[in-house]
Amino acid sequence: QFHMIKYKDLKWEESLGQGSFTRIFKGSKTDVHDGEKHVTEVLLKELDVVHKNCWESFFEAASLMSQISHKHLLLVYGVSVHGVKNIMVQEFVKYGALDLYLKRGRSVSVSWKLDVAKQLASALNFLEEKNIVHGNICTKNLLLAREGDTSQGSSPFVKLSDPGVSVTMLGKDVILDRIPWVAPEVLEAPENLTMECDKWSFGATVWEIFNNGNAPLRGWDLKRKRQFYESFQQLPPSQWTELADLISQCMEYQSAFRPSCRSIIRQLNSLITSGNKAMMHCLFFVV
Ligand SMILES: Nc1cnc(-c2cc(N)nc3[nH]ccc23)cn1
Repeated sequence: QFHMIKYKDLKWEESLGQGSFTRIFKGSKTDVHDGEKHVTEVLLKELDVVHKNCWESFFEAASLMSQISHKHLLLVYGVSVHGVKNIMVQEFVKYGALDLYLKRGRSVSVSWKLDVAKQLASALNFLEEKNIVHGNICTKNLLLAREGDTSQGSSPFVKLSDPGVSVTMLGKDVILDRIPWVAPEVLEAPENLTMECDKWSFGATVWEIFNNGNAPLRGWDLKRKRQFYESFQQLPPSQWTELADLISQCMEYQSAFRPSCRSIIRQLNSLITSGNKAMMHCLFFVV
């Protein structure tokens, strides 16, 4: 279910960091069809050799993303296996991961943030319709394809990246470190990964977006993070009560009570409307 890419058709360029059991590089792939040579800019995601036993899960994650196509899902061109090296070849998304983009202090407007949240919600809704669980929703896996410039009225465009090695393959500490993105029920039993878990992670991701990429519970050690769930704590609520309500509905400890994707999108639409109204009143008042 994968397009196999020849190792010799790949070129590695600069290193761009790492994920769980993976290293990522900018690169290019060369295809020849109808006698023409095409060079495409790609993202090369290499599975660490020490974790090559996770290669099925590594490719399973990517194949999940390449079985379906949606404008807000990252495109996976294929995989390349070369000796002990397992490489996933993905589309290169210009502005990279949203957490780094927001941390770089880009001041973005409320409507920019709501637009990004809505795009993520529509990707989640699509996955829910296909009965596909992502399992690793966070701003690190939300890639910015277009910056958008609210003064020029152009809006941002994001793509959800692959989930990487499944949470079921990761050690307990790696799962603990994913608090508060990982749903509480997954901590008890990782095979409990369901669509409801993605809604919990969505809540934590929206919290990140509205906190300019500052990670929630940043710097907390694993013991404190575990206690956060054991005492059913919530993230610090936004002053915007309707936004805080949406986040706390998604981060509901009882998974069955989390809202449907349709409800999430409906609530985001009303935040967008009330956000615009508030802006109009402001402008009107100033004028
Ligand atoms: N599928 C992907 C994933 N990440 C990127 C990316 C782009 C960029 N400009 N800086 C980066 N820094 C880290 C990752 C990254 C691109 N495409």
